[in-house]
Formats: sequence, structure tokens, C-alpha cells
Amino acid sequence: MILPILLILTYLIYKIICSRDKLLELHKIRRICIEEFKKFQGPPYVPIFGSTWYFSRDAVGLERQRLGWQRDFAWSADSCGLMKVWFEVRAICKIEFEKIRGPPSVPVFGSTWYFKRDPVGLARQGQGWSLDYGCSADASGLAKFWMGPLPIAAILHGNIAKQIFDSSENITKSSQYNKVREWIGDGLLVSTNEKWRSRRKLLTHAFHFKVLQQYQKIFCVQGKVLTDVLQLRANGKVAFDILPYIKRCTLDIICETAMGVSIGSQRGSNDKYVSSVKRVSELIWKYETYPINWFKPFWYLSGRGYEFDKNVKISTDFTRNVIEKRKLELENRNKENQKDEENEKLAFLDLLLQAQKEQNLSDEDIREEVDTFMFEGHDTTSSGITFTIWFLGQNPEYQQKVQDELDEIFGEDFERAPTSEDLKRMVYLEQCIKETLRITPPVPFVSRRLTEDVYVPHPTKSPVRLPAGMSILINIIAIMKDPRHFERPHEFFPDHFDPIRTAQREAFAYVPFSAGPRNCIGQKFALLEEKILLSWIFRRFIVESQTKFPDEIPIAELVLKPLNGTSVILKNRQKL
Ligand code: HEM
Repeated sequence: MILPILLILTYLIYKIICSRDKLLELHKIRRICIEEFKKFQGPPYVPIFGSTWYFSRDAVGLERQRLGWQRDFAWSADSCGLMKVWFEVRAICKIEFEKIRGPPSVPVFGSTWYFKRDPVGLARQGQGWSLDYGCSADASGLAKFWMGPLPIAAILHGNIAKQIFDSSENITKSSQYNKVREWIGDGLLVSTNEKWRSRRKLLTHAFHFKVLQQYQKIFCVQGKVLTDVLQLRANGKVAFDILPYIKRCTLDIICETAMGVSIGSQRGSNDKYVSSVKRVSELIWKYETYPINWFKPFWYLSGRGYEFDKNVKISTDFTRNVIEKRKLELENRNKENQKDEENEKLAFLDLLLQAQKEQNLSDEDIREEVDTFMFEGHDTTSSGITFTIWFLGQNPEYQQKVQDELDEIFGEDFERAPTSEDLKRMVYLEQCIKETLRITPPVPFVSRRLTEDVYVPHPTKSPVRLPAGMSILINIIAIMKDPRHFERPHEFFPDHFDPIRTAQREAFAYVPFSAGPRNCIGQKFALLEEKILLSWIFRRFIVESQTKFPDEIPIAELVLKPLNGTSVILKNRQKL
């Protein structure tokens, strides 16, 4: 008798030890929810049974109870105002959405029920909808979606997007950026109203022509390192994915321009920081695309929440350390009244530290802006550069034109860093960069939460009212494929950007950097960096792409990427 009891006890103790981690996680999740739930109202609860203890046992009673709770928690004076706004927005959209088309929807899941589950299927579905609602004869340029219970209007025409881009009121970002906020805080990308206005004014100085000239030196040095590293793969035979090489280069550039530190990721240093930035971006994407992750307990129960928090801590601690060190360095230098012209690096961080007292910025404010710069400034440019390499690798005639232009500038010299004068002469390369940003824009969509109503003219019906409080999605990738503005909308055709065509086109037909007061502050930085790195690559190598567009479809992650990487073969142009 004692033996079986002992065995059962041993088994139970073993089970408890094995599930200790899970129990600890559950305990943490419970504590998070207790804190979060303080922000909302809800029915009462008792230990063990929770709120179910109060649920009515018959169906009619339960339905009455549900309506009562809806009234109390959504409409009462002290209710969470968001619910009220949601009910109002939903009611208006139900009427207004009658005037526009969009994919079908079902209760609770909305249109997401019809979304293809595989990324290629989803991308093709999105393209089909854009063509149908954006380019058909009866197209209004608006499409309706229900993201679960939330109504969303997608904007597919540049002239409609102009209304939002031009507005100085509708500048608030939607909840799309909530997860990013946990990493980059309330920096320029996500802040709104007065905070955004004052930061935008301050940070505009960081992209002044003279500052860009300082950054240009860094782009040139890192571009040379990139071609030296790629040289090891340039055997003219074996294909490899070039995207990770470009990404490491743009990461090195952004660290040096943002913080004034070389992290040397192209040479394999600082692995921990590099992989934490990469992992945070991947997890943000997972969070955005699977709404079940929005439910905090699930996010943590799946382990992603802990992984996200851990990696955010690694990357933000790194930034905090750099800021601390840089501050000390500047203080010491000021005390000793030294000026080390030779090693003086004008990093973005230095500009913020210089403005710290005047603008009343805390160290954490500075950290947020440096991390915003890091977040926006490396994945986007690496995507733009990689796609340009990919397109030129598929179109030898265009690649030849780029190389002829580079040969005219540099002759036989493969080692000289490009000067500002050289860069002005790279006209055709710039056309190729712009055309790539049109066909595969790194940021394919942007979204806003409207703070005032917008009325969109309709070709056959009364104007469509998009009410304040609703979220809208500006479909940049669809806007830039409008056949009214681009004669070969779905092809890579650099002549779309020859001077005559460019002069004739409406400004809002081409918006890879968004437009208006909330446009990309880093666009000059991005174009300069792309031009310099691409000029190094095409000066030294002939590129052959192994996969072709549009068979290999670009997929929207946090930024647009080719689904299976960018497989290329490199051949040397010069005799080594
Ligand atoms: C090809 C490269 C790039 C593309 C296509 C791009 C695109 C965009 C777009 C579309 C927006 C608007 C986002 C929105 O409204 O939600 C944006 C905003 C922003 N971008 Fe870029 N970007 C690029 C490179 C950069 C770089 C290199 C930096 C910094 C060095 C940067 C910094 C920012 C910042 C700080 C914002 C927020 C501006 C504000 O809200 O005032 N971007 N970018």
C-alpha cells in the first residue's frame, strides 16, 4: 500500500518541478492582468470561479446581462471613452461603407476571415483587391475592410491620400505602432500634437545639408567595407543571398551616424546587440499580423512576450550605455576645453546632447529619439538597396547603363570614394533607385487615426464620410501603381523618372516617403546612402539575379522584403 502512494507522490512532485516555469509564467501573466484590468470596468468576480459566478444561467437572462454590461461599461459617464468612440465610428461606417467596395466580411472576424493564410497568397490577394478597387472603371479609390470589429478605409489613389497627407490636424498614428512604442518610446515616429511638433522642429536640424555631408563620409567608408566583404563571394558561379550583407552594412551606418559608435557588424562584432535589434523587429511583425497576440496573456503565454521584453532591454540598455559614455566624453572635453578636430564625429546623438539643456530633454527623451532613428533608418534602406540590386540583376540592359555612367565618372579607379560632385552625376542610378522605391516601397502602407472627419468625393455618389476616431490605411504601394501616372505600372522601368515624365506627374502619385508635414524626415539621408552603396557595388561587380520579379513576390513584413531573400551571383568587373 505504501509503495503505490510513494510512487504517486514522487510522480506529483516530479510534475510540479517540471511545470514550475510554466506556473511562474502564469503567475506573472496574472499579475500583469491584475494591473491592466484596473484600467477597465467589468462585472464582479470571486476567487476560483471569476466572473462566471455571476453569469445568468438561462440564455435570455445572459443576453439581458450582456446588453446591460454593454450599456454600463461602454456608455456610462466614467466608461472607457474608447468604447464609446468605437460604437459611434462603427455606426457611421456601417452607413458610409454602403457607398464603397471591399472584401466581404463576417461577424466578429470581419474581413480577416477571408484573408489567405500563406504570405504569398495574402500578397497576391492584396494586389488583386488593389487593382479591383483602385483601378477598375467604377473605382472610388477607397476600399473598406473590417479588421475584426474595427472598420478600416484603405486609400488607393494619390489625390485622396493628399487630403490626409496635407492635413496639419490628422497627424496621429493608429494603434499599428503600439508595439513599436515599447521599444522606441514616444519618439518622433509615434508621438503626436505638440510633442511631435516641437521634436520635428528640433530634429530637422539633424538632416541639414551640412550634417548630411558628415554622414556621407561614414556611408563611403562602410560602402568600401561592404564591397571588400562581398569580394569574398564574387566567384561568378555560386549564388548567395545578398540581403544579410546589405543589412549589416546599413546597421553599421545607422549606429555610427546615430550614436557615433562603430559596432562593426559587417566584420562580425557586437552579435548580441545586432541579433536583439533583428529579433525585436521580427517579433513586432508577428504581433501586428496575428491579432491573438494583442491579448496580453496569450502574448506572454506563447513565450513571445518574454522574448520581446528581453531583446528590447538588450538593445535599449546598449543605447543608454552609449549615451552615458558619450555624455561623459563631451563633459570631459568641455571641462578641459579641448577640441579634438581629428576624431570629432558629428553624430545625431551629439546634436541631441547639445540641445539637451535648451530643449529640456531628459536622457530618456534622447534615448527614444536615437532608437527611433535606429528603427526607421536601417531596415528601410537595406530593403531599398537590395531591391535595386535585384531589379538591376534581372535587367542587364539597365545595369549596363548604370555601369557606363559610373565608368564615365570613375574611369578605371575602383577604390576612390565618391565625392558630392560624383554623386550629382549619377543621374541614371538615381532613376533606378526611385523606380525601385515605386515598385517595391520599403514602407508599403502607413496608417493614421483620424482626429477630424474627412470627406472623400465619390464618382457617382455623395462624398464618403470617414469619421474622426476611425483608422485609415494609406496604401502607398497601390497608389504608386496607378496607370494614370505610370505607363508601365507593374514593370521595372527607370524611364518613369526621366526629367520630362517626372515634371509632368502630380506630386502625390509618387509617395515612397509619405508626404506633407509627417513625411519621412530621413529621405535625403536614405537616398544619399542608397546611391553611395549602390555605386560601390556596381562599380566593382556585375550582378545576376537568380529569382525574378514578379514570380518571386515581395512580402510586407515590417518593411517590404523578397519572400525568399535575394539570391544573386557576383562577377568581378575589374582584374584583381
Ligand atoms: C528608403 C528608405 C526609407 C523609406 C522608404 C522611408 C519611409 C518612411 C515613411 C513612409 C514614413 C511615414 C511613416 C508614417 O507616416 O507612418 C517615414 C517616417 C519617418 N522616417 Fe523614414 N523612410 C526611409 C528611411 C529613413 C531613414 C534613413 C531615417 C532616419 C535616418 C528615417 C526616419 C524616419 C522618421 C524619424 C520618421 C517619422 C517622421 C515623423 O513622423 O515626423 N527614415 N519614413
